[in-house]
Amino acid sequence: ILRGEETTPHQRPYMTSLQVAGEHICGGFLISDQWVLSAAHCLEDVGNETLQVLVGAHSLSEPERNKRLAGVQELFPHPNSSAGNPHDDLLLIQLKEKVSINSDVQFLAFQRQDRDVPAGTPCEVAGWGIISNTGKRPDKLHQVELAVLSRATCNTRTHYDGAVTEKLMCTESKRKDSCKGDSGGPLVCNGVAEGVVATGSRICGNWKKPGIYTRIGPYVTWIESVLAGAHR
Ligand SMILES: NCc1cccc(Nc2n[nH]c3ncnc(Nc4cccc(O)c4)c23)c1
Repeated sequence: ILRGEETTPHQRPYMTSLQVAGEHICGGFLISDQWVLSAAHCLEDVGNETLQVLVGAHSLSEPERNKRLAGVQELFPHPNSSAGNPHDDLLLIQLKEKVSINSDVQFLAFQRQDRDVPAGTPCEVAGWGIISNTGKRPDKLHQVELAVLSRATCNTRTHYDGAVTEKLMCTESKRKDSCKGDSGGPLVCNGVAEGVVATGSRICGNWKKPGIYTRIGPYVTWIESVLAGAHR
């Protein structure tokens, strides 16, 4: 998160840190007591190592009352996701056990209607991604408020030149922005998850390369089918 602020501890109890060998690699968020939604591209950093999901955390390093490292039962990247492809960049993670819900561990509602968030709407994104262009990694959760940018503006030649489809959305990125390590986290507008941080151009904080988010509304049928079809 560039040019945001430290979150008030445990004010975003749906936030998870995807970890490999104890290291934060991506964001994600609880959509139920056993399921996390994140970005498929996050798996590119995993290889054949063990992925774990940290819930209930504010600090990545300090002991906290409701902090738990959950194991992964099964991974469900969107079937049309692929490396280098910005589309369908979603990942559903089934946890090995149901997490106990408490003041620091909650799930977040996601938008079920396939309808664009109006341009200018203030949304928030949080994460443990880098907080400076030099790559400084925070120990504590950070957040920033970003306004939705119209797809028309996001698709101009100086921006993404038509690459932003109706299943993607953009936010302004003038200085304040999501960045490396925030991928997979939720874009929250009016208390509802409307999008998931996509890597897009990888560039952060440059107004000509707005932040790109995978809209959740168009994927509700897929999400419901995975949750219904999985076992255990
Ligand atoms: N807001 C867009 C966005 C969302 C999520 C991730 C990303 N960036 C990145 N995703 N993956 C990456 N691997 C290497 N470098 C990266 N960005 C980077 C690193 C240092 C300085 C800087 O200005 C940008 C990224 C960018």
